[in-house]
Amino acid sequence: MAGRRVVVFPSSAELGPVLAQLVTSRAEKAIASHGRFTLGLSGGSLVSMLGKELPALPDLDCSKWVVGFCDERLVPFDDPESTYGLYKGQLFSKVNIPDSGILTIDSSLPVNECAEDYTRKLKEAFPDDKFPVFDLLLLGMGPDGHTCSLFPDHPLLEETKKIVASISDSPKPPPQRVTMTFPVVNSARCVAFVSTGGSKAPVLKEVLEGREGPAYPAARVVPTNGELFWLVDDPAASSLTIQVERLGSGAKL
Ligand SMILES: O=C(O)[C@H](O)[C@@H](O)[C@H](O)[C@H](O)COP(=O)(O)O
Repeated sequence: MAGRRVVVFPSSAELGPVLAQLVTSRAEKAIASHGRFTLGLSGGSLVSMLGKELPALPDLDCSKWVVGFCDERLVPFDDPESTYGLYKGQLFSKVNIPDSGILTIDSSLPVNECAEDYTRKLKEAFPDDKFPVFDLLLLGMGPDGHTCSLFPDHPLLEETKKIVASISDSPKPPPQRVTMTFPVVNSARCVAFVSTGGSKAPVLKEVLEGREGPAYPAARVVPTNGELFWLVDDPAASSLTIQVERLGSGAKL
């Protein structure tokens, strides 16, 4: 790992612009080095944050972006629970990512076939990689320490071969989902968690500072050769005792 950076902002108002800067700087670097920018998105509060910050950037050009989903809920795209549906309304409709560059699940399939179909789409998009190497993955963390749809104590945490797995017993509804596996997450060139709000404080402390008992899924995100950022706000960071960086909205990562 290139080193973990824990960066604390007064609130999500200051965090948002820095997240957008991280996205565009890694996009620029990726396009200069290999002609495209591969980005993995997660749901939760990231949707509205990215939907607010990215379209507001002057001269944002997403024509060379390829976007996938770190996890997705198996519901139709017009269901309010669909992560793709939320991004379509709040981000994809406002920026110029080509439709062919948005890798979605086929929500009409049964969950196992849906995972196989999404695996095939990722393999096609990353033909040279054993596990797809995304330029940037944006992750959230639930108050139970889950990330993607990798939940505490679930057998999927031990998956070592599959790129994408199905889950039909998600403790957080909806129960049927597909998720990238740890081998994919930890192959990324850069991973950034965004975690805000006081409800995250106890779990964030255990994820970043260690705990007795099995590590939370979010703590198992340790990119083998990539960067790892934890972008958090003051309420989420309120229980931390480790050293952190404190930045404001103009910072560059
Ligand atoms: O699929 C889901 O049920 C959500 O997307 C979930 O995994 C979310 O990403 C985390 O709970 C973090 O949520 P916040 O970003 O709102 O903190």
